[in-house]
Amino acid sequence: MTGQGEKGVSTAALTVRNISKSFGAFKAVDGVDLDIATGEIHAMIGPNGAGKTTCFNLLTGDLPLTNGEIQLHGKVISGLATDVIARQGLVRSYQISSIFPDFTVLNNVRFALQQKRASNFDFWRPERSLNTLNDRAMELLENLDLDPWADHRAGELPYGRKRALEIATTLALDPSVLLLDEPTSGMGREDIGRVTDLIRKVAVGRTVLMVEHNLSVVQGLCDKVTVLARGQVIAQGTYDEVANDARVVEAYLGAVHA
Ligand SMILES: Nc1ncnc2c1ncn2[C@@H]1O[C@H](COP(=O)(O)OP(=O)(O)OP(=O)(O)O)[C@@H](O)[C@H]1O
Repeated sequence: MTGQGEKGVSTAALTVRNISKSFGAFKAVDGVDLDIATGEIHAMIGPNGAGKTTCFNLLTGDLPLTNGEIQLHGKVISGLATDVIARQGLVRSYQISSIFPDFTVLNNVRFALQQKRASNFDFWRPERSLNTLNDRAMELLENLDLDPWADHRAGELPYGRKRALEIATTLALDPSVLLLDEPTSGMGREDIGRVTDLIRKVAVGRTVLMVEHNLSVVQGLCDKVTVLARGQVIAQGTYDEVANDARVVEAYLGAVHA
């Protein structure tokens, strides 16, 4: 996926205009704009309750917008169902609970590939394509260094490897824009290093938007950062730009002292 428009004109991967989400009288997301260039690794950060998860839910169609518009590669996707948005290329890496613990690692990826195939209406294809499926599943596992685990039950994987499997099953859907939900949460230093390398690897040829609490991961990995506080964007730019922004410091310190 290149994010090129029909006439070869480069488009933004994701353009978000003035999106809002209210729960009753409470505005969890309040007029957020985002411009994410094709190929960028972009972090969304902010203190607890800032509206990051709600933003993700709006992008994927898991929650309906109260206001605003979302475009994927220049096409409006707001208002579409989650599976339609996923088929258009915006896919979220779900939490470990989406992995089938009793399936082998290989079968988890095969299952994800079959889902992609079913959504392309070519699930009736004969044996030849089943071999292609196996080849593609092994290729994905090798890419994520999971091939030694192929025949193990997914439930037996160590935590960091489970997160890698979760990314593998997401990549099976071949997203052009990959949303990652706190990919390093709950990990020790070694797994954080591995998953960071993995994200860098899978980001080649794709656009990545991630919610991440670990700021050194954000600093080392992300091209651009959007900082949310109380549902609003308070800063956007490179990590160094936003880290030195007085509103960002205040939002984080305010959250710590609240
Ligand atoms: N379904 C809901 N109904 C009512 N309020 C909600 C709902 N979902 C989220 N909220 C509120 O919206 C605000 C933003 O929540 P959200 O989960 O998006 O924040 P976050 O930035 O992802 O936080 P965290 O970093 O703690 O995960 C919070 O105050 C939360 O309590």
